[in-house]
Amino acid sequence: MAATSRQASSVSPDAPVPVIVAIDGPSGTGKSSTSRAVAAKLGLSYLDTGAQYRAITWWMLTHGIDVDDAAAVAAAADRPEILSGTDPADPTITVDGTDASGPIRTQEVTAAVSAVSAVPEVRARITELQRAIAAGAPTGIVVEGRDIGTTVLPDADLKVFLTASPEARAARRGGELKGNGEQGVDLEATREALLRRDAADSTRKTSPLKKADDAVEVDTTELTLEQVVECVVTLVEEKQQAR
Ligand SMILES: Nc1ncnc2c1ncn2[C@@H]1O[C@H](COP(=O)(O)OP(=O)(O)OP(=O)(O)O)[C@@H](O)[C@H]1O
Ligand SMILES: Nc1ccn([C@@H]2O[C@H](COP(=O)(O)O)[C@@H](O)[C@H]2O)c(=O)n1
Repeated sequence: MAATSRQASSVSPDAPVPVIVAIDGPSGTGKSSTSRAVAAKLGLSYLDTGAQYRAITWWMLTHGIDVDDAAAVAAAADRPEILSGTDPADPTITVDGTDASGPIRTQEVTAAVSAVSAVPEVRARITELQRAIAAGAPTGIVVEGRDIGTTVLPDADLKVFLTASPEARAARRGGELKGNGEQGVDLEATREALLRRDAADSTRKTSPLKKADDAVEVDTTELTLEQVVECVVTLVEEKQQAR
């Protein structure tokens, strides 16, 4: 896959070879924040694949599809048009031409997304979009999600698997919710919700959340976001120098 990306996006024989970075991990480990910052620092595109699964879930919910009916979800999987903007300074997501960046972050979507993303027809559709976006990224791309290193871009130049303790993840998510004006955030309930989503995402049959054998695992529990970003930037630069 990465080889196809390089051929498709090379503009001249002297142009730098695009670099493909896959960042996976459970919820709240810092994938989005890290990936955006790394992409911005290195002049790469950025793709939030969770946003795509959230977008198709939002479309199902707003079109009256029962998200627990896998056959109904599968039958509708091709219907929404999902477009992702990959500028790390301003990532966007639209569904049928409508900005979906707000609605995809609601609790209703978060509660339904694991069921929708477990449907093989949904994964096939979204994986195809992801590969096309990666292939078209002129300088390369940082793609973050759950199955990027294992399934979507198995030939990525660098694979990183971020982890953090459930307590650290709940505290981070809780801080984010408070920052968004939510009152009375319950950290224990937040922790349980994260772990429930991880369990669903890790145990589905098709393309579960999993560390690729050749991924570098980074435990972010005791690291600041800046330290994680620096660590990943260094890993990318080492790969580029080794070429
Ligand atoms: N190393 C870190 N230290 C402290 N806070 C962090 C760190 N990394 C990320 N955060 C904060 O944790 C929260 C969750 O981060 P982020 O959304 O990047 O995680 P994620 O892995 O993409 O989550 P999800 O999979 O649920 O989308 C954000 O508020 C972010 O600012
Ligand atoms: N590669 C991926 C990315 C995400 N998912 C599913 O989407 C959910 C939301 O992801 P966030 O990163 O926005 O929290 C996630 O819980 C998975 O169900 C996926 O399956 N594969």
